[in-house]
Amino acid sequence: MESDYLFSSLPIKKVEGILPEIVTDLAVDSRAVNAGGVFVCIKGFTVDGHAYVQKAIDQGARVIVASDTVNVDAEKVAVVYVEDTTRAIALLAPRFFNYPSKQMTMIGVTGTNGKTSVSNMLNSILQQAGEKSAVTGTIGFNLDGVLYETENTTADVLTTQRMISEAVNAGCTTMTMEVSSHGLIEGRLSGTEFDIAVFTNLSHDHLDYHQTMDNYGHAKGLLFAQLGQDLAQSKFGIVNADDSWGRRMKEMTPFPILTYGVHEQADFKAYDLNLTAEGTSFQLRSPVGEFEVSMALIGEFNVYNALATIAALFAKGLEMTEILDGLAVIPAAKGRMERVETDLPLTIYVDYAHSPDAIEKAIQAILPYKNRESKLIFVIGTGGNRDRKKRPIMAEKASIADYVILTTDDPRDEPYDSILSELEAGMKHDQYACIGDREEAVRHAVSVAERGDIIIFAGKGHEDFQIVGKEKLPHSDAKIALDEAGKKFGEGIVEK
Ligand SMILES: CC(=O)N[C@H]1[C@@H](OP(=O)(O)OP(=O)(O)OC[C@H]2O[C@@H](n3ccc(=O)[nH]c3=O)[C@H](O)[C@@H]2O)O[C@H](CO)[C@@H](O)[C@@H]1O[C@H](C)C(=O)N[C@@H](C)C(=O)N[C@H](CCC(=O)O)C(=O)O
Repeated sequence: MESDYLFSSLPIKKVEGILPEIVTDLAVDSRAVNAGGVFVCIKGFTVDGHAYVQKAIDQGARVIVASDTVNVDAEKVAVVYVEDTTRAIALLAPRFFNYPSKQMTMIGVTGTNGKTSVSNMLNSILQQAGEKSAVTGTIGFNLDGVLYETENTTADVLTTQRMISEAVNAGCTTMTMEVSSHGLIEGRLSGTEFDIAVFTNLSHDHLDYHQTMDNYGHAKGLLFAQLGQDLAQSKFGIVNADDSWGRRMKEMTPFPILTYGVHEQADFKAYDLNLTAEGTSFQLRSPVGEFEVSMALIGEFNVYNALATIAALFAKGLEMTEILDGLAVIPAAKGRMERVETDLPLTIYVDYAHSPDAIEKAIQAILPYKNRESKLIFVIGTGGNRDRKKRPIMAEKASIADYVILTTDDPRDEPYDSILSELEAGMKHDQYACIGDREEAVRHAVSVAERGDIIIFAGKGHEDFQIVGKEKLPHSDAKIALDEAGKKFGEGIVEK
């Protein structure tokens, strides 16, 4: 790209050295710099990108964008000084990729729970309806059936723009993105123009970062409200009318809104819910008539996810028959109340629930199918060095289960004891064990299970790793559980 055009998007303080006519690439990580590229020094939470300028130059950087003084050979490398490099990358990235979000229908999904499920439902139905579409979020970036790993639910602004651009180049006409409150606050969605914004719900999570629920709710609201020039701006809002923050979003939003719900008055309202272990059906009242909806997904929370999906696709212009036919054949999203298929005499689910509300919903979804003789065993883990206030509330919600195992998900640098004692404070009965090591905790869950019992492993969902200290170690709840159960029940395991 011509550097004059690229840098004209920036409020520049001064330029040292001579800018090349063309720049080949843009990077915020010195390790990802390509020859002839631009390296933008970001002051992060843990390190300052200005410390990596020499590394970036060694990798071939031709231009450095900095806010602090950097010493370079002005003959070879130009430095563009700006006040704020985080704002600079937010302006440069969409321009470098030619504002790709304008070239597709963009759907953003935010809320504490349901983001991944709704995003994947949207993508799956769009594809069923013959549309080329991509999705990105906690599970990764899914383009053309290939899943690329991503570090965050909502990636940094540069990665986000690169993904959208790749989707455009691959011929996608719609892209769905999971939008986290961190992503909104940190400007990772800068330059992304949404056509449809979906809000699922708000409950206690991430308060280490946002401090108060009010801040957290307002962060989510950034997807909905036109609060600033470079914030994501959506043209059609979909909100959960049964959630008090959903109703507030509606008030804050200058865009047309469609509501959905089960209890409150809503444009898309589900009634006569029939929740079984095999699937779910309900009656739907919509702006275009009454419909019968059935799907293989279980639990009331999936009724809400389905309603959000139906409303968003209706807003996009799909026919109701296309939407409902697509919904009928959707499998559970990876790691979201995903039943681990085996021939063992146990029912095992893995779920990503790591907030009090999600834990309650996961348990409530299963309770109706548990017979009186069997136990519900629930394994909950919480991350180290993260929101500590939610820990006792998570354990309190988990206490609905007959037997609870308190453990860690990603302990990071925090000692097991400190995590476990804060969880333990919320337990409402004494049928529980505290086991910091997650593999041991998973094995213990199986060891106390008897034929017919149900075990839910919460906290890791689809993830196949654990962050212990600074290391990312391989870990799979499902694999460990099947291994232990195979030994215990001595039967052949069929992992389908
Ligand atoms: C607190 C937070 O949001 N941190 C995010 C932030 O990291 P950071 O500011 O610490 O970055 P840093 O490591 O200090 O690096 C600063 C700069 O130096 C550069 N660098 C660094 C090393 C090097 O060798 N060379 C180099 O150039 C880095 O590329 C970066 O540009 O920027 C990084 C890059 O975008 C993110 O990956 C990182 O998310 C961390 C991993 C994280 O855990 N974030 C969580 C809190 C988060 O964002 N979660 C949400 C919510 C999920 C949900 O809803 O459940 C999410 O969207 O995932």
